[in-house]
Amino acid sequence: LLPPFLHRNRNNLEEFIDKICQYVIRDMDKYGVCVVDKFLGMEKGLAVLNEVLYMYSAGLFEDGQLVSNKGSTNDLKTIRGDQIIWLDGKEHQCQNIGMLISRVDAIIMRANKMHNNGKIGNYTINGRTKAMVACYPGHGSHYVKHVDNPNRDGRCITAIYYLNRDWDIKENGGLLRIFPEGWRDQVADIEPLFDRILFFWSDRRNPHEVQPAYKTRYAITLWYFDAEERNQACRRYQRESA
Ligand SMILES: Cn1c(O)c(C(=O)NCC(=O)O)c(=O)c2ccccc21
Ligand SMILES: [Mn+2]
Repeated sequence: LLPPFLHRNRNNLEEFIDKICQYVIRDMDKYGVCVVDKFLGMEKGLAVLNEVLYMYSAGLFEDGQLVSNKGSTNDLKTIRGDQIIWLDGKEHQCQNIGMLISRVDAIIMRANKMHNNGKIGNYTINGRTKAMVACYPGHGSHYVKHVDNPNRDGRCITAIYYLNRDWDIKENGGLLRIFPEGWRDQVADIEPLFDRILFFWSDRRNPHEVQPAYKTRYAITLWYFDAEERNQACRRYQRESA
């Protein structure tokens, strides 16, 4: 038998996951967007950040896409945009990133089970992509307005975990602006704050942009698959490439 305090700890985690899960289901149903702060807590959040910083300093990130930026004198300056690395979380020196991934999986799979006979937002989630760790190197790097999954590739939920301590949006920029469909001219402005996790529907309901960042900006993204949509996308892909 585990000592009582460990039991309490485990129960805390279980209770915590259940509580977050209810919150995610409610907000996704109502708004299609959900923000949870203090997701891992300071200690675990820092452990994840340190693994990302270590990999970044080791030069493991692929070079970001080149984006052209209107300079001050309106000349076209090409700057390095986001730099990314794909991880499954089982790599060496990634056990805390792996822990983050399994925490997000637990929320999504619990929500999948708990919500009207095993569906969240009428999806049956049966898988996800690897984790995409992204770094915006600052000096104006941004991401143009886009939809993550415009053509039914199977991805239904985007989950983004932010790692940026002492982030001052006025100074550092890097705001995520979502333009939820049906919100008329309302927008959802999300600051990429440390230990914050964001969920939103990946399809055309949520066009979004990352505004220019003037300080290094880190995030870890997971995309969850809807079983049906993913199968159809794979079948379509096989036909096309046959
Ligand atoms: C680096 N990066 C992204 O940052 C976002 C994105 O929407 N990010 C939102 C955010 O970081 O708040 C993306 O959607 C994305 C898609 C493909 C490749 C890279 C990508
Ligand atoms: Mn996106």
